[in-house]
Amino acid sequence: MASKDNQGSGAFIRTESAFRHFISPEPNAQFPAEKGRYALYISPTCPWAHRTSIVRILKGLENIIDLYELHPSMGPKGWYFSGEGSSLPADPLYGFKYLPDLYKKADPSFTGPFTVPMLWDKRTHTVVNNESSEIIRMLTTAFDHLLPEHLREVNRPGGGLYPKHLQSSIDEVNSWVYNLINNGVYKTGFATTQQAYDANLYPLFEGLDRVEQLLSSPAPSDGGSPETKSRKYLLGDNLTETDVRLYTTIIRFDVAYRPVFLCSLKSIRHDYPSIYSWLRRLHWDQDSRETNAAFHSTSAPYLDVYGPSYAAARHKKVFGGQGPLIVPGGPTPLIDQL
Ligand SMILES: N[C@@H](CCC(=O)N[C@@H](CS)C(=O)NCC(=O)O)C(=O)O
Repeated sequence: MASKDNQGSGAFIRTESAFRHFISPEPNAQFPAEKGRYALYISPTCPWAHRTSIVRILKGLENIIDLYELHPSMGPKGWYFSGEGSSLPADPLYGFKYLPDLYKKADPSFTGPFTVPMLWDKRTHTVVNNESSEIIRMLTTAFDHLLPEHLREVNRPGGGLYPKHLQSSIDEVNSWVYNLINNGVYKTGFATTQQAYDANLYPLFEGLDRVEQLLSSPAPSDGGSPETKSRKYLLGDNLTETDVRLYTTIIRFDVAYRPVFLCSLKSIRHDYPSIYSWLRRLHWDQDSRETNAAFHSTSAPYLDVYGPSYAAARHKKVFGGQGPLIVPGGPTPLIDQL
């Protein structure tokens, strides 16, 4: 996973993403939104990549942006195409076997980290962007003029995934959810000293407590009505990008972060009833027009792969690949029905 040298403290420090261009709806932009021009490279186990594959489906962009899936675990040379399961046998554009080859094609001087998700421009043969939080914003708004009316942001329930009236609340919640939870599980699981582990484990669960409290409070639109027990989504009655960004961490929690990354104080299923019901509603929703099965179709096939792939990642990162690799079993079931 993308990280810097921890300067001896045992702390995991995430590296800033390197490619930060934006796709724009303007036809004369450097990267204009066009059908068939861009490709998303992902691994289905990566939570940052998972954000982008969810939003691609939520927005109905399957015929506009290609999706190229790599093997669920990294190999010695990084992410690669294996032809196993849903991984493509090789890069469909240039026949490469390894993701780093694409980065090198875009910029021969780039030395990594070679991360997923990565958004590629087929026209100019370069990386547009490799920062998931920015990729999902582009997918949310830049292609709307190519989409049917009901999929455009202005016509979605509540004004879309990042509506103007909620932007400051979304940014505020995203910020602490990222620090304490999305990145918190990595800071806990990749700590190489007891001190660094302790310093991140407790804040992670304070973050989860805060989400539990948020989800069990009435939606702002209820005006605090005592009859309403909880809100449907993190920001109220409608799905926003904050739900997407939290979902990809929570769906991995009991099956991977808790057993493999030692995020062991509590589990989602036994200790966080509001988070677990929010998670199951999103995960099992296969028919609503609001989600278009985006959550289920991008996680159900991989639930049993998260544990082994995170076990391999931690084994490599924390133990340098030395010693036996043990993959914990369970939990059973991997997720409960609604
Ligand atoms: N900030 C990036 C982080 C992406 C990231 O760390 N991806 C990991 C996989 S979960 C990766 O590709 N790591 C490759 C490496 O470290 O070599 C984002 O949100 O897009």
